[in-house]
Amino acid sequence: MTASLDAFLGSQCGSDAQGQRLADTIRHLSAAAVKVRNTIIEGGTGTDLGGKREATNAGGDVQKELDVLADRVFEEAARASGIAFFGSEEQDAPIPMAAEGDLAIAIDPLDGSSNIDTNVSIGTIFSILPVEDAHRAEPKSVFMQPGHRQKAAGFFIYGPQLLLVLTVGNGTHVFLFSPKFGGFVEMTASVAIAEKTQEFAINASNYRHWDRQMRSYIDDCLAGEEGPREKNFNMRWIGSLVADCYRILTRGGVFLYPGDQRKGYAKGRLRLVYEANPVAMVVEQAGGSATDGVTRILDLVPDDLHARTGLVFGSKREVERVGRYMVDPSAIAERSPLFSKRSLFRA
Ligand SMILES: O=P(O)(O)OC[C@H]1O[C@](O)(COP(=O)(O)O)[C@@H](O)[C@@H]1O
Ligand SMILES: [Mg+2]
Ligand SMILES: [Mg+2]
Repeated sequence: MTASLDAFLGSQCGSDAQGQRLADTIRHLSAAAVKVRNTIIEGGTGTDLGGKREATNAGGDVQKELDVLADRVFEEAARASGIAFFGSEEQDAPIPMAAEGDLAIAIDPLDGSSNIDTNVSIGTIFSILPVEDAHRAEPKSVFMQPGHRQKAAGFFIYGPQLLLVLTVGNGTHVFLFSPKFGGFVEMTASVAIAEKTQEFAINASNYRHWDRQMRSYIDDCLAGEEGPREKNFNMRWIGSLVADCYRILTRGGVFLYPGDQRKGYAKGRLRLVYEANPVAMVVEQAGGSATDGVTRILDLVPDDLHARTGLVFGSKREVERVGRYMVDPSAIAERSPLFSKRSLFRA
């Protein structure tokens, strides 16, 4: 007998009133994801989903048709689920919703916007936070809670399959949308990320903008068997956080989007509240780690709904190793000057 998302939510979200509202909210988000996925399947019939709009969002990214469309669909779902506040990548300020609501949603309605046109997996990332009375006077403050306060987090992937990766604080679970079944069914009951890895994910075109520590880490991976790591590494970069994260949940790996020297990139590209926090909760619940390079993501206190953070996550041992490079690269390996000369990027 296949376990449905509905049954899972009924048994895992708690039997108190807030638990039931949490389950209901995730049901509404799931229905919204099916709508977005149907729109994607329809593709360019009528609208160019990857078409650029005039506007930019709060992060300065040019909005595409699908960014805005997905934002509307999820805003509607949030309203229907009776939450108190909705904070979206695509909107400057949080939107107050039900006055009596005790939950808030932070959302990246469409993750991987640069891949819309290319038929590569894209997704939606969400974080569900508790709302207390103190938050009501200043809606922004609800999103300033550290990630370890999240009640639930996850993401949908619009790829070859429509998947929901979800945690309600009791492991990480994967659900598959089955048209035959008419809903989401459990595909993986408890995800476990391999502790060690030989695969990294980073946008290497930014090499020249990274600091010395980040370059050293990547140099040592690239040096392979002859380098201080004494093993060969593979590299993958999809450019959709949801898809890179799912690969790491499936077969291990480490993802890195560090801060760099480019204007506006001091804290990287990814957003703490609706990208890094939900991914970090999913990853930790699957036995992995997530940091900004040094500090645990879930302990960072956001200072804005759209705050950015460096992000390193994945196989625990590798994330710890990256942290050691950040603090003191010279302590990692007795590196002869030869290794830095061997870097492919410096050749
Ligand atoms: O284009 P870059 O610099 O490699 O950045 C890729 C990253 O940016 C993102 O697309 C940012 O998310 P949005 O598409 O929601 O803005 C991530 O999904 C991805 O990991
Ligand atoms: Mg995103
Ligand atoms: Mg987005």
